[in-house]
Amino acid sequence: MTFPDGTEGLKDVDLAIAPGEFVSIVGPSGCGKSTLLKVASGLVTHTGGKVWVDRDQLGYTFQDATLLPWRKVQDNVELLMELRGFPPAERARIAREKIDLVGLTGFENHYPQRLSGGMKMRVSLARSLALNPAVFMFDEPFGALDEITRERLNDEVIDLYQREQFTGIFVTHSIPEAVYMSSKVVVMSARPGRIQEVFDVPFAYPRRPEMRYQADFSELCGEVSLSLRRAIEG
Ligand SMILES: Nc1ncnc2c1ncn2[C@@H]1O[C@H](COP(=O)(O)OP(=O)(O)OP(=O)(O)O)[C@@H](O)[C@H]1O
Repeated sequence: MTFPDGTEGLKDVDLAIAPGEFVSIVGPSGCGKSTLLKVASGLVTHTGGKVWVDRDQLGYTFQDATLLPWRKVQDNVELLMELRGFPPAERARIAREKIDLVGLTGFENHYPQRLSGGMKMRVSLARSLALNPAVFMFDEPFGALDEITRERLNDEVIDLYQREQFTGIFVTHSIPEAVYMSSKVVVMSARPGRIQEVFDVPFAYPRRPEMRYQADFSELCGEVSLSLRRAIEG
């Protein structure tokens, strides 16, 4: 991916993600993680190479929740279905179901400004879940949240992943978050982003919070961290 001003965003990226995997992507700041998601999702058109992604049912959450402030929670969750032409009764029913799934039942009539950061992210997740994504891309969705909220949302996303059985691609700056959530962790090199190393995460789902304090978890985090350090140092 080369941008119009000549900046090389990605180069020689070779990555296969199988259906049902949950893959996290870590890498130095500015290495092209968001660009990789944008290329994969079709938000930007790549300038070379080939991309195969089933985009029929694609979910995407961004670094901030991107809610419409003048719409209540229910109406924000209905937005994508509205754009796709779902009949009103059906989209209202699906929205209620997904609001329940993310634990926000009772907040349907609240406007975003009355919600905490974590609740806004849950609304954003519910909005994407409404379209039953087969592939769900997350661009560092919890970076702005406090640690406890972030860890709780990690558990909730993993719970959703297991229930809804989507393929997850999750960009994060946090190595423990990447290892905790994923079946694979991909380390990218500094820009132009390449795939530096792929780690298989051997722990079974569902993941349990205690896992974060186990020796084998810390060991794997250490290995990913060293790889990231090599990526930064070039
Ligand atoms: N439209 C654009 N035109 C030119 N350069 C761009 C454009 N979009 C992104 N870039 C550059 O491409 C590189 C990769 O950007 P990207 O946002 O994908 O990085 P990232 O790894 O997600 O960063 P971060 O971890 O800081 O969020 C950066 O150096 C960025 O400045």
